[in-house]
Amino acid sequence: MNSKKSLLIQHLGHKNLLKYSAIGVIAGILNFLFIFLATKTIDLIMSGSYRFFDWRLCLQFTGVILTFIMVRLTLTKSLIQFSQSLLWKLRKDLVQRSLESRYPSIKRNENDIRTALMYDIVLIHDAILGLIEITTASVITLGCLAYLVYLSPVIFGVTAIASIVGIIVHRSSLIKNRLEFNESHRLESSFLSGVNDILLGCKELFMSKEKSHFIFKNKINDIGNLSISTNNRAYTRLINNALIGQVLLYAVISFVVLFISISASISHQVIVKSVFALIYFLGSLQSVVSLLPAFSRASTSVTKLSELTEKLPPSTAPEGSGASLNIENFEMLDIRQLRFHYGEFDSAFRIGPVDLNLSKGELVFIYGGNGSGKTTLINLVLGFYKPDSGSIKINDLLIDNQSDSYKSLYSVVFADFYLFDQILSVEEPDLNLWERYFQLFQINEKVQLQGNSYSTVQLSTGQRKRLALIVALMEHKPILVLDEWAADQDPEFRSTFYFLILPLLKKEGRTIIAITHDDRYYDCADSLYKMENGCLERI
Ligand SMILES: Nc1ncnc2c1ncn2[C@@H]1O[C@H](COP(=O)(O)OP(=O)(O)OP(=O)(O)O)[C@@H](O)[C@H]1O
Repeated sequence: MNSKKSLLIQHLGHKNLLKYSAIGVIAGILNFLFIFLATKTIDLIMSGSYRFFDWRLCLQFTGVILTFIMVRLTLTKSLIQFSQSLLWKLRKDLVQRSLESRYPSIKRNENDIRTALMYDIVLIHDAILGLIEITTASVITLGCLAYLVYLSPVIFGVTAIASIVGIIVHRSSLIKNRLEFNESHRLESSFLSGVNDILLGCKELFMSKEKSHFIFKNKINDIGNLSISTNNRAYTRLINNALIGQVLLYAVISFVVLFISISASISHQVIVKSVFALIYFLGSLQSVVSLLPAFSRASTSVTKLSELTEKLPPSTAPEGSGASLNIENFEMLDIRQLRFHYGEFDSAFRIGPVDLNLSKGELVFIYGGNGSGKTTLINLVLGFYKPDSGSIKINDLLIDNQSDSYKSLYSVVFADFYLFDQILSVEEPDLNLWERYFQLFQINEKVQLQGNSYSTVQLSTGQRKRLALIVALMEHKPILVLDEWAADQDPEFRSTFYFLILPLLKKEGRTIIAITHDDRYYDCADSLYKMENGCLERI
């Protein structure tokens, strides 16, 4: 409940929350004033006092209706604006939070982030729109109850007892409902994960009807069936509660007209006005009840969203010594006794202790068998993971590998790189240099720059990797890291890369760490390291 309140207050602000609540209350009061006017007129009709058209009453009706329209329009407009900005604020905040969070947290919560962006935040938005109805209906409900106290304490008493029974019934199923909506949320998340698998693996699935049937059955169909039955249970419970509420009020109305009207000393006018107020009460209660499913689901989503936000802590790397790091003056990277292990288990893969020394302009090759830990080491050096122990120094300055200034030393082409369709790091590209690199990497006839975007990224795997390396080079960072970059290049270009391009980059003063299996070209390196079982050995 607190998280829901704070979510509203945090995004709406106390002032706006007060303003919207006040408008909602005014809309409810106006609604209630209308009931009051209508019952007053019925009273006049029944007592025989209303025989001629009454201008004063007509003006009162018109005034209430027009003011209600104005207030309601203001409230609707404000809430639509608020829900829209909330939708986008929540989305932007979550994306921003993910961008600022540490890599392992993002990877661990990848699917939850997707679910929150595409499902939870939309549910919260939809529920906020229902606030208009809920606020207005709640005020009418309270107004009707107050009116009943004024009309007849006996009828109010009977209504209050029925309302308390209704509330108890509703609350008793609240926990079950919460569990069901939690399960429904989990299923929705699995569904989105399945869809993601299908879209990413669409080539493999396109080739095999069996695989595609299997994944459809397990990740879509079965989850869909489970979701249907869970939601059926949850909604039926809510609707049944609503039905019990309705039936209780019907019982109250029947009791009032059949028993109270004859047994207690209450006038017929009061009975008619009370029934009128009860019917209105029933109507507003129905509005509240019809919105309850949306609120229950949004409530689960708010909880999930705050849990997710806690699982994405901002990477709080103390800049400390990193703050005084001038990447232009990079001279040396000195890694000593670096250790790291994945996860909690003893069997988890371990790195280290690793020593690695790299001077400006040096070309280092690292090789080793599959699973020996090359990529893990590189990711550790790049700051994806925090080391368990050991030190990293830049120019004799002890550095935290999580700090932004340290990370800005590197340009990387990962083995599983992602090629964006535009330059992200430079606003005004140096066109001559881009052209030079396009020619050097022999893709000048395939790609050109159009403003800040590439004319195409629909290239072969090898060509995409060439473009990715050009992008990395254009960042002009002191250290270039390549993870099996040449693996996808044809033999001719591979030779060009090792014998022409790498020496040229060295001449430009680039410092390079390259993971490679190309043993024919190991001689090109200034230093050669072998990775085995998580340990690095200089050859
Ligand atoms: N995120 C992870 N969580 C737990 N273990 C991991 C994770 N990533 C990799 N590993 C484990 O770490 C070990 C080393 O993997 P790594 O990718 O570093 O090897 P590699 O030398 O780069 O292999 P390859 O040449 O096949 O790319 C593997 O046994 C793998 O199971």
